[in-house]
Amino acid sequence: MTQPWSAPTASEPVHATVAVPGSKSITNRALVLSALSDGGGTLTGALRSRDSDLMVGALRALGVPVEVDGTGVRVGPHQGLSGPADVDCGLAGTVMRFVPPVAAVADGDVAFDGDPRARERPMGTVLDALRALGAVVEGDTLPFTLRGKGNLPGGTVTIDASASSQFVSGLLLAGARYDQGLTVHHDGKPVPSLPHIDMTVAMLREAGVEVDDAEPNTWRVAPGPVGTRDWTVEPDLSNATPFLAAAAVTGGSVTVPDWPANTTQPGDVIGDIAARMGCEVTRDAGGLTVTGPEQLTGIDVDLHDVGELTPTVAAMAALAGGPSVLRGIAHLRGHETDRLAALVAEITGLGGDANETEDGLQIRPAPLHGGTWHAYADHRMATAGAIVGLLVPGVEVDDIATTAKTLPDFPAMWTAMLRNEAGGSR
Ligand SMILES: O=C(O)C1=C[C@@H](OP(=O)(O)O)[C@@H](O)[C@H](O)C1
Ligand SMILES: C=C(OP(=O)(O)O)C(=O)O
Repeated sequence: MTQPWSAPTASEPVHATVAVPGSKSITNRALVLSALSDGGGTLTGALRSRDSDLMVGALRALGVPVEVDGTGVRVGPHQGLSGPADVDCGLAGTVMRFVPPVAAVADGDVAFDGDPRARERPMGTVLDALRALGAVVEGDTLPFTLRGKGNLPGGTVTIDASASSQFVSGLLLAGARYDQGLTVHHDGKPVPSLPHIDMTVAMLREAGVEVDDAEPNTWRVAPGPVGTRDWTVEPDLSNATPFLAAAAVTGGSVTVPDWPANTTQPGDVIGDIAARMGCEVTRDAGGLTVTGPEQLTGIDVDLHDVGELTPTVAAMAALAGGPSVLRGIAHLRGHETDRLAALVAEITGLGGDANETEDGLQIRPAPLHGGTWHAYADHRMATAGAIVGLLVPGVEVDDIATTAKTLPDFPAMWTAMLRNEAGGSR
């Protein structure tokens, strides 16, 4: 357990430019695709964080040479994936859901484990799918072992991906390396985080893999090689959201440079959300700028596609002048922590007014006071506490170090932002 972190209050509106490091989701997909390519690949602007380090560790464990130099990564060619290997997933959804479909074509046993909370995150769908496609798997949650034979027949599988889009993404990323390729049908309540599946499909196509996603809830990946590429990683737009929220809640102005004009990252939606809450939002060559109003308004918003943004939006809502309803996010109960329960506990713990609904949160304006904001080993809960602390004196985040999951420099970047120094580095 780290020392409690006294969240700095903003004595005046925050004005800053904050460059954020590379996207977790793009970095970990680019690493997987490079490992599946006969010629390897390179990444520029890669994220360096616990989740990306765990992905690098997983691929190395499978025999893939990976050299990391700052934000540059070189994945070397190799003679095939092999076990025996131990893979530590930490708490990374992208590692626990993307690597097993890769390990299914490794030769040898691959044992997976992770943090205590990771053992509770939903995994059965991926493991059952791999079994249906011909793999031998022991276990249904972490820890589990895949007994790889060097190839997988592949074919068609029907899954219920309503708990996580990562079930679909993980299978699709590796599907081209299965003997018959792969067809995934989803049957169940709507799949969350569809932009993340669009990201997977787009990156597969960039790597020369044929993917057919014309039919809703069905994805077909043709068997074949994965191309060797140089991947340039966009800034992580979800990690940008706490900094933009700092402008929104203090009536200041924050710019995130290098904001992509077109992107599959769900974080892009923060512009629309901030605008609906009363901010002025501009996009130009300088990046995306959010300028906050005197007082944010509440919002009624469906975050099903962009659930990752919920802790930031909930923090903004807790500081808004009117009530908010956040919908479509029941699946957040299976994230790093049960995010719906955690947000209600922390907001009400500071005197706020919030409750869970079946599929989300209701948050009403109420005066907040200082106190401990628990992070629950969840990077986005920790950053949500930092946002609240800007306006509420005496907020202490119990474990700010957990931001290292995707943004190890968060505390320094936050302080630099408040001092109006150029924060972050790419
Ligand atoms: O594929 C990805 O990179 C991700 C997909 C989403 O997962 P869920 O569909 O489980 O929400 C998202 O929340 C997560 O942070 C990253
Ligand atoms: C849900 C998240 O992460 P993971 O990739 O571990 O699922 C997240 O980063 O908000």
